[in-house]
Amino acid sequence: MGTRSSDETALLIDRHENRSRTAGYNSIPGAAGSAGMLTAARMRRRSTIIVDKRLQLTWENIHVYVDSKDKGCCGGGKDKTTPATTHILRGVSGIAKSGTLLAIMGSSGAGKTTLLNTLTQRNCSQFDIEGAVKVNGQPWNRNISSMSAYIQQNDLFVEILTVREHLIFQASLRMDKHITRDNRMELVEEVINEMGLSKCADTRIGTPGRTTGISGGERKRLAFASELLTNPSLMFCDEPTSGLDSSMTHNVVASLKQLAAKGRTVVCTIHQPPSEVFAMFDQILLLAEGRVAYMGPSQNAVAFFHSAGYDCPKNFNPADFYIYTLAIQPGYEEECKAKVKDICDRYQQSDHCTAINNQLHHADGHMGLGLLENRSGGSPYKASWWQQFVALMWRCSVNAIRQPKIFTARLVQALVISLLVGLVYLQTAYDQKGIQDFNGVLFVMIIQNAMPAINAVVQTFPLELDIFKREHRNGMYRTDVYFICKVLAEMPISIILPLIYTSVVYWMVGLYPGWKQYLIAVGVTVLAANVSTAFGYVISASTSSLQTAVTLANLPLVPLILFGGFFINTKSVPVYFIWLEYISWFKYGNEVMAVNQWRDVTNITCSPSDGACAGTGMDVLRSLNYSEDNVIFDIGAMLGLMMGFLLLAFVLLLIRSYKSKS
Ligand SMILES: Nc1ncnc2c1ncn2[C@@H]1O[C@H](COP(=O)(O)OP(=O)(O)OP(=O)(O)O)[C@@H](O)[C@H]1O
Repeated sequence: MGTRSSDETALLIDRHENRSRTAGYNSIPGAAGSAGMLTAARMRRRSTIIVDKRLQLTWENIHVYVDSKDKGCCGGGKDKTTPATTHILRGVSGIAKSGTLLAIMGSSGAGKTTLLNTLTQRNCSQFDIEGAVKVNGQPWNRNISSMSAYIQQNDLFVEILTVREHLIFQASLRMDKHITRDNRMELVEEVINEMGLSKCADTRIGTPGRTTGISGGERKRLAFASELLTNPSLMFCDEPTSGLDSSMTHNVVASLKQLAAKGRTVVCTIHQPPSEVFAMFDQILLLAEGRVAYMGPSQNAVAFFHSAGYDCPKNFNPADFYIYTLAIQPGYEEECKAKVKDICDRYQQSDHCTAINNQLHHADGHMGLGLLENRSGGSPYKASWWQQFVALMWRCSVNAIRQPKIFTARLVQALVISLLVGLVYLQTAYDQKGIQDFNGVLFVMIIQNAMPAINAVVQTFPLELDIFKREHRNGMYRTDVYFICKVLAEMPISIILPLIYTSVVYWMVGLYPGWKQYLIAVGVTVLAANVSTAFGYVISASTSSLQTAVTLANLPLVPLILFGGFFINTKSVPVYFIWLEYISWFKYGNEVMAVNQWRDVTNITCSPSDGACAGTGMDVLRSLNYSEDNVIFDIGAMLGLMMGFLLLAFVLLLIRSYKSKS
């Protein structure tokens, strides 16, 4: 991408503004009206994003071990002599300078990802690491983390947002509190230009293979753009071109090259790039069997391999040649390993290696690139609690509003089922047969509002867990803000649907004809639905698997419904199951509904053929072992269960967020 003139940039921004207004993106709280305040003059001030601080990354004599017997255990592999310990990286040293693009290459299993994880200090909990990683001569610290960006192989986006909306969301949470709204918007537009995303700025991101959206290359550039908002000095990209065709690969690497040209240090891993892409790398690091086979300028690698006795054939892609030469071919393991050892040994004695070692020793003198402040403590979040809340509520609402089919389906379900139930129990008579029917419909009302409520949320966290963990780890928002927003966004639906359902059933069936009783019935079904939703969140937060969540959701419901007071009289519950009664919100809801229905019924028809009759509503309540004295306790218990379930779900989510940081 060439650099646009400032006038061109200003023109582009003007176009963005017009389009944005029609697309409605500036309805985002905190973004409202700000795009409209941009002026071409202001845009002329900055046409490119220049990096604030130049950083030089060095790593020296890195050894990485993993305990193969206990891969999940932190700090495993203490005894390096046992065969159970795998030695993944063996004395890897190197340097990445500001303004350069370094590609880490090697065949599969060479150790590229392990090196990148070691350099970024991520996903290393199961590794035992030796050696030093430094930035401008200083050990990695939180301050350096905040100046670096790690673009992982799998892009994670909220598919329903447009490119511009995604960036505005990122800008509102990843930039310092003191940056004004106008400046954030300005930077978003600038980043869109810089990453060549103008064409698709108002296109929904989508999900490949599921919903239409932007292309694979645009997704990758959007991932870069998201990181660019924090103007990182150090950028790491894991396989940025995987799954892309050669033209998109070229495009993406050109973007990386451009980012480096602005003074950043860019390090990426890459698999067999086409030759014209390979030529774009300033430096390459070839890894083989966990050792360095070559590190230096990409154009000097051919000469090094020639000196080692391996000539790259003419018209052959040099990248393919290096990977092929350093690969361990099945069936020829011993020969290949000997060849790799020979090349790595030669590299260690080469001028390239000596030059790097010399630079590493000078790097401790900070290379004139400035000392880094080592700030510790303070909040890891750039945005305030309220800013996080507003941005997340906005995203949750957009998600819900742009997927009206989901709400419509739930509405239709509620209407159809309520009409069906209404017809089955239509205008039930207040006689001895009607008692069972009334009691049945009261229990059905609780259950039928509970089931959809649980099913609606049970997939919430497994579906969003990856994106939540990444954004939380990036310091975008706190777990409590995310959780509260999720709960609040679902709440209106958990109120509206039971309200509609109960309204239809109540009057069709002919439940107690009084507005007070009707409103209480609505309140109880709404409360029961919300306890169910909270219970759904507990299941949802307890697993990362969608299928497990769905299976687990229905498992505890059977006993809870069984001891809900309808199928078995509360006095007949076996003593060892009484505890289930106490946590069954179906039981509490059913008791309040029954008291509400029967308390004021003074006459129930009794014919001689009926035998023993319940003459009043109070008789019915006595036969069910229900008492109106329990109503306050029942409502309190349901509220308590709801709060308890929400708290438990939050704690489970908190544990997941802590685990993701380790
Ligand atoms: N947690 C682990 N436990 C045991 N072995 C591991 C672990 N992580 C990585 N390895 C091994 O270390 C070696 C290097 O893995 P790494 O993922 O870094 O390779 P890579 O070069 O990135 O491969 P690819 O290109 O296929 O992703 C591989 O042999 C791998 O099996």
